[in-house]
Amino acid sequence: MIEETSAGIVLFRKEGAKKLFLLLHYPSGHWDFVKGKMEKGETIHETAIRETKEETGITDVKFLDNFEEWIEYNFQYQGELVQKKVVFFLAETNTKDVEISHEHLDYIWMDYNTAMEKTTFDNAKTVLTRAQMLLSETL
Ligand SMILES: Nc1ncnc2c1ncn2[C@@H]1O[C@H](COP(=O)(O)OP(=O)(O)OP(=O)(O)OP(=O)(O)OC[C@H]2O[C@@H](n3cnc4c(N)ncnc43)[C@H](O)[C@@H]2O)[C@@H](O)[C@H]1O
Repeated sequence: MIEETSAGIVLFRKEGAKKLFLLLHYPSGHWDFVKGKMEKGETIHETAIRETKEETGITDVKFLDNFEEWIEYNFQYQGELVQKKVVFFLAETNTKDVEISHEHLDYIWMDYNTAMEKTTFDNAKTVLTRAQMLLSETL
């Protein structure tokens, strides 16, 4: 059994009165937020920032306080069970143009309701809803 931890960001940008969230199309078929595995010596924030840069080219990320959501899931990788934990932060960017890496198929900026439909997994939908609630309270 493999245990791994990833960190990612529910990344949003403002467009007029709207807030748009970034989703990536993963090669295994699902749509999810930017994230990736922790490397040795990194903090979870450092992982989230590095993965965001690597997977989207975005470097201007402003974290919001009081948002740290953990999810867990299992899957098979090369015949082994992987127990995975992922932490998501919430951050704003002013960058619209995304340069996806070879690790993803596509990206899209969507408002909350459309992103809720597009996001594949229920645990990610829960994270998105918590993000939206915090944004409604603070912005
Ligand atoms: N254990 C391992 N050891 C070494 N290399 C590895 C490895 N696992 C993957 N890799 C490789 O590492 C690279 C990716 O590295 P990273 O880019 O660093 O990793 P990641 O985004 O955290 O995850 P990844 O894309 O692997 O998988 P995900 O959890 O989204 O999706 C994985 C599975 O979980 C499912 N899943 C994803 N999100 C889920 C969720 N929220 N709930 C339930 N299931 C979910 C997906 O459908 C999919 O089947 C890829 O090249 C990959 O081939």
